[in-house]
Amino acid sequence: MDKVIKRALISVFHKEGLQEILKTLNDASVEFVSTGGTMEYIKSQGYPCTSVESITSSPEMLDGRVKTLHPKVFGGILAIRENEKHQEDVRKQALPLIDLVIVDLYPFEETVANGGTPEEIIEKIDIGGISLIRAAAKNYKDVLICASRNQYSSLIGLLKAKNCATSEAERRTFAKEAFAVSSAYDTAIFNYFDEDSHSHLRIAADEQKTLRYGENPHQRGIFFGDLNQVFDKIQGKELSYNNLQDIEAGVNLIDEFTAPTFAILKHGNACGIASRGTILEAYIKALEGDPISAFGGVMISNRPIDEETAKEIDKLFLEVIVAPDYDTEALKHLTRKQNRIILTRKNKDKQHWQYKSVLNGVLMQEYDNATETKADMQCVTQSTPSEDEIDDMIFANKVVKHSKSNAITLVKDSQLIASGVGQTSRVDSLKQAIEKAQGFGFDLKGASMGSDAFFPFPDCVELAAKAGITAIVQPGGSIKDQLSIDKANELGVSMCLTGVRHFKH
Ligand SMILES: NC(=O)c1ncn([C@@H]2O[C@H](COP(=O)(O)O)[C@@H](O)[C@H]2O)c1NC=O
Repeated sequence: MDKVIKRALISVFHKEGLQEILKTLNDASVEFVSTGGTMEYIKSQGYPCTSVESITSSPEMLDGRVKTLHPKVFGGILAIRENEKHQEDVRKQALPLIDLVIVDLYPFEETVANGGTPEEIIEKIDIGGISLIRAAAKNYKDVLICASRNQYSSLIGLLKAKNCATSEAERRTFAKEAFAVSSAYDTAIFNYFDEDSHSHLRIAADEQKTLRYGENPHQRGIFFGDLNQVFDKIQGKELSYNNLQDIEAGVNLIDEFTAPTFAILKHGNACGIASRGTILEAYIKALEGDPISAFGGVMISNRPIDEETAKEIDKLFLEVIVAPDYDTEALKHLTRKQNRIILTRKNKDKQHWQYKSVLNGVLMQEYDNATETKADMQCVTQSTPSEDEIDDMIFANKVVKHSKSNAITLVKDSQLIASGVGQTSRVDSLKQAIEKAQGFGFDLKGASMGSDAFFPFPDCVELAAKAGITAIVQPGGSIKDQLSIDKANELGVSMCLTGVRHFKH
């Protein structure tokens, strides 16, 4: 049977947004009980309100650290209405029964994010509010809990539907949401205290989105997070599980480059990427790298898309395009196909840690943020690379870092001309790359090659030289490095070691 709300305890940090709730409750003759600031607000809206202090006969103290923490308040929330013994206590202690609790907690996370001082942050750990939430949610059979201002609109809908009467099932749903709020709140506090040691893994994501499916249609998939913080979506179908993975790979890759650069990704690997003086030229050269794989790919640019580039892109079937911006004329072309997902990147902040579930646990590691520059290219051969070759080695090394292991990249004139990715042996990756480059008509003479890890044998150097490659960059670190260096010297190839391995699985 529905229960009718007679008394509501309201204690909220953000007062705005309460008006309609107050009016709805007041129209149903609900009595308001409230703490200092919230009570002032309720009265300012023209409604009568009982102070918590008058119920507890105890003043708010310790700068607000203690307001609602009192047996009279918690007894009034936690008493089970159908329990005779509880009701006896209610009568003896004159506990005012509370049927609805509305809380909006101190903004702990925002205070941390806004660079609050340690003292300010500690003071934003809500104690009374979180206790009210837990108590009301525990007693959901009798009490309705609204645990955040984010739930005000659902609350209004519920209150209006039956003139402030609610069913047990409805209260249970709100209780579930309340525990989502309280657990996320405590997780944020824990993560703040645990910032340096990472002694436990606690993740809380308020936003979640059920995806159409997971990696394949027979797998369910959910994304936890808020994409609106990262992109504005201009148009297109829902992002899929695989789109999200490719976008993550693309964003990480494109951020390595400062010159106008365009990349096309498939299954987490770049099938084309190039830097040029304009984004149009960069797109044309990126596509040229592997026009077959580009079909249905994820495209990403580090410059706004102009009309000419959009016209070229429009000729191709693509899943997603991500850019910092789009000219109005460009959008006219790109939006012609309505399924095409068009995203504007609005925030370049990235997470520091990445996670992956394995077996019965979760792996956590820092993102691979090492980017090698010219200073890291230690030449170990008699032949030294030209300036152009050094530029291409740096380019090849950036792309190989973002390609799945074992990975080899072949680059000429700031254009990826082929790669070999995801092979179980490095030599197979190289063979794949050479074959691809030749298949698309590229001349490998003078090309540079990147490898995500060392060469265990000199066979890769031999194959590369035979194909015309003249400069190789690799991390080194094999006990047999010297064999590869000797082979490079013998064949007149220059080789640089970076000392940094870039496996990616
Ligand atoms: N200490 C307490 O007993 C206590 N009870 C409720 N609060 C919080 O105080 C805030 C409302 O205070 P006021 O109505 O005075 O503006 C709410 O964010 C509520 O979560 C408390 N503050 C912190 O714990």
